[in-house]
Amino acid sequence: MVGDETSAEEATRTDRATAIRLDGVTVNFEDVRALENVDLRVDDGEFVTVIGPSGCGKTTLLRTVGGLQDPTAGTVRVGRDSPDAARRDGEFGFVFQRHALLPWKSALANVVFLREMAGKSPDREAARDLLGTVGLAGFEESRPAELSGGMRQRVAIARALHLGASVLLMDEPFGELDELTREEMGVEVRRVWRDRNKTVLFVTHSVPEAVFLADRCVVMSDQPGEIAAVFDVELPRPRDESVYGTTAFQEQVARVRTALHEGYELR
Ligand SMILES: Nc1ncnc2c1ncn2[C@@H]1O[C@H](COP(=O)(O)OP(=O)(O)OP(=O)(O)O)[C@@H](O)[C@H]1O
Repeated sequence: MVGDETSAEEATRTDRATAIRLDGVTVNFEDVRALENVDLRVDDGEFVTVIGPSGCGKTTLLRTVGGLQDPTAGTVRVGRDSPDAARRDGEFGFVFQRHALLPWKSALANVVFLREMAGKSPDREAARDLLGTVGLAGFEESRPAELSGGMRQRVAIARALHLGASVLLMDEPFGELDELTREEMGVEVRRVWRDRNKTVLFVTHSVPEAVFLADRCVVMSDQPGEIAAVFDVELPRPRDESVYGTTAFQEQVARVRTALHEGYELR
């Protein structure tokens, strides 16, 4: 049930290199089939969102791309590498719903620490710049407990960027934030993505967020997760909060919502 949007997207696809490619990926956990025969291609520098019902395999998809979960069948490629090799090379920046910052370290020390752990030389000035980029200038020495939820997620994003990762794998990073902060963070993430030319695979439960952020939005069906539809999102670039009020945005949200319901009803 891949919509017309997909054919249009294929027709207009540029010659950009492929950053991530999944072919026939199935993932089983004992008697649970989490993913079924997933084919997906993400271009270098593309922002792709993934939405689907709870338990449909979104996190499993992200973990499989990130080399944290082996597929039961099928292949995954990150550039020319296996996910495992790409992970060891520090190609991925993971940003999860729970930011997992070290509570006893300052924002700056948290950003630097992960890079050190990855065996790369930390650069406090670059880390400071990155905190500025995500809107945290002046909070370098604050500890996580002194920051709001949104600010902590900004630290987590700066930390992923400082790793030098080319691919950001984001799993409901704004899931615990209030709606306005989510929208604000969405604008920030798109700005960082554009300025730093990253490839982003972003999982969310929120249809408006999935549409606002995406170049392409992938809708998954209920368990086992299959790709039910893929939408090219034709909204202005760059985007700011004003997009939420436009008819084009509302129409795109309605299309994704319908696909989501159809994917659910398939089971
Ligand atoms: N390590 C595991 N062992 C066993 N089953 C697992 C494991 N990880 C995931 N599953 C199962 O695989 C299915 C997909 O899980 P996954 O977390 O990928 O879904 P999701 O779409 O991310 O869910 P949610 O939206 O609720 O976060 C679920 O049925 C889940 O219980």
